Amino acid sequence: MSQDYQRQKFHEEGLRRCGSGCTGDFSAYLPGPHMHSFRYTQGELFAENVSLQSLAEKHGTPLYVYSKATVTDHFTRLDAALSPLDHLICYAVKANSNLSILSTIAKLGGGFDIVSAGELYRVIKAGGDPRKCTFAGVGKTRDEIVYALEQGVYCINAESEAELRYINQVAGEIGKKAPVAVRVNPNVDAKTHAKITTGKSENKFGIEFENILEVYGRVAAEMPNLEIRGLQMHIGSQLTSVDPFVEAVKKVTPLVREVKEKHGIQFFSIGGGIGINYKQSLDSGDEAWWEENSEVHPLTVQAYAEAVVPHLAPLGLRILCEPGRFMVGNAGVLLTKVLYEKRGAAKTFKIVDAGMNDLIRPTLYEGWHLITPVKQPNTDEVEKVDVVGPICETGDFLAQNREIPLVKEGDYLAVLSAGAYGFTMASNYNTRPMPAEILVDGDKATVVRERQTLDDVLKGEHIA
Ligand SMILES: Cc1ncc(COP(=O)(O)O)c(C=O)c1O
Ligand SMILES: N[C@@H](CCCC[NH3+])C(=O)O
Repeated sequence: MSQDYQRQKFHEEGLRRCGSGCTGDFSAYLPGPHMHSFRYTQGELFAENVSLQSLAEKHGTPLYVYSKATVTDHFTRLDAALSPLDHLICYAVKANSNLSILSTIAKLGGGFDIVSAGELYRVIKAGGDPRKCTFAGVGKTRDEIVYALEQGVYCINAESEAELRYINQVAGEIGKKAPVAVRVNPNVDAKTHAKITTGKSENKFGIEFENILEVYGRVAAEMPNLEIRGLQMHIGSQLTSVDPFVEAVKKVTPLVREVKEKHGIQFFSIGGGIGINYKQSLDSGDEAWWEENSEVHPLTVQAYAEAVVPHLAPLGLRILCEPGRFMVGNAGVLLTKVLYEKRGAAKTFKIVDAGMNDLIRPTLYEGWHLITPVKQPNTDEVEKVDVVGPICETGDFLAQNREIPLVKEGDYLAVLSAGAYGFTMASNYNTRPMPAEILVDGDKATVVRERQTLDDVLKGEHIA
């Protein structure tokens, strides 16, 4: 099936189906042989058509495994939902920057939201087009600005007047005109975790709503090396209701109109932030279950688009959207092995070989990830445990006080919804090598990043 045909099919199907739990794993609706991305078949967990047990045995753990079909599905679904608008999806690279993920999105026609020269370098290596890249972030350095301008990014989204002045200076020095947008901080509560709320005035992001017009005025009057190209906002991550999006869009669109009238902008970027359902990340394979549980997470792509599109369409501008987590979150799992069991007076611990250095979300944001055995045990019994890693930190856990099926030493567990902000936030803490990453596409599993060796970890270090 050609990619164009497949995409077209998704447009039709996407619009029809995206009411039924769009932020979960939707590959059930993918035409062709990939029926469900992560599901049990005869008691064993599969990613598309590949057994996760076999991947864990072959490549070792901790191991990140991604489903290409899920990424494709999510991209296409959002693309379809936004189709009433002249739009561009700029995938937020920070969520998962593996070259194969970026290449998949580039081939679907996606652009990218980058936050460093390194991310732009990755996009280019993966075959992405810099002319579809927006460059976010509060602290861009001279080298990064020069690199972005030389590569011809679509827009640099500035977050302060000082930054605008600096971009103007650097652009002048290298004989370029820099395309810029200003990020507005609308002071809207995204009602998400405090650490990932970005659109309140106490957050470091963007310029206050009230000052935006004056800033654009000064850019036009005093910064000749800047070309005003758009306006951007991003109020936070893992939003599970459309209300804050609507509030922000309603508040900012009159401003967008004014900026458009006075400065002739091309685009308005509504940022990312579409939340995923961490509790629904495993496909039960049971349609009725999906229907029943779709209410658990009210934010579907359809609901999102239906709520924001009517406010955006009349602007007559190109609309950019910067999803990260939505695109890849439920497309990835982290596989880990149970090393030991420890039964203490207060708790039972399952000590696994993945730690907070591999997946920091549970301890950093109290992030809840579904944890399930790769091979289902022959019993329905569950036990309440803490799933903890080998790191020397009390906060090194993947789950606390969690009822999970009975697993024993040597068994593998899958930590679901680990495709976003999993590997990209991993570190070498405790001198632990970074895990390998696998991309599954139908029957095929490719190592898309090798596990680090200890020599890799020590590379560049010298004894004085
Ligand atoms: C500027 C910007 N755009 C997009 C995103 C992507 O957010 P999410 O992964 O929640 O879609 C982020 C991260 O929150 C961001 O900072
Ligand atoms: N890293 C966060 C999301 C932050 C988004 C970056 N702006 C998470 O894992 O949920």
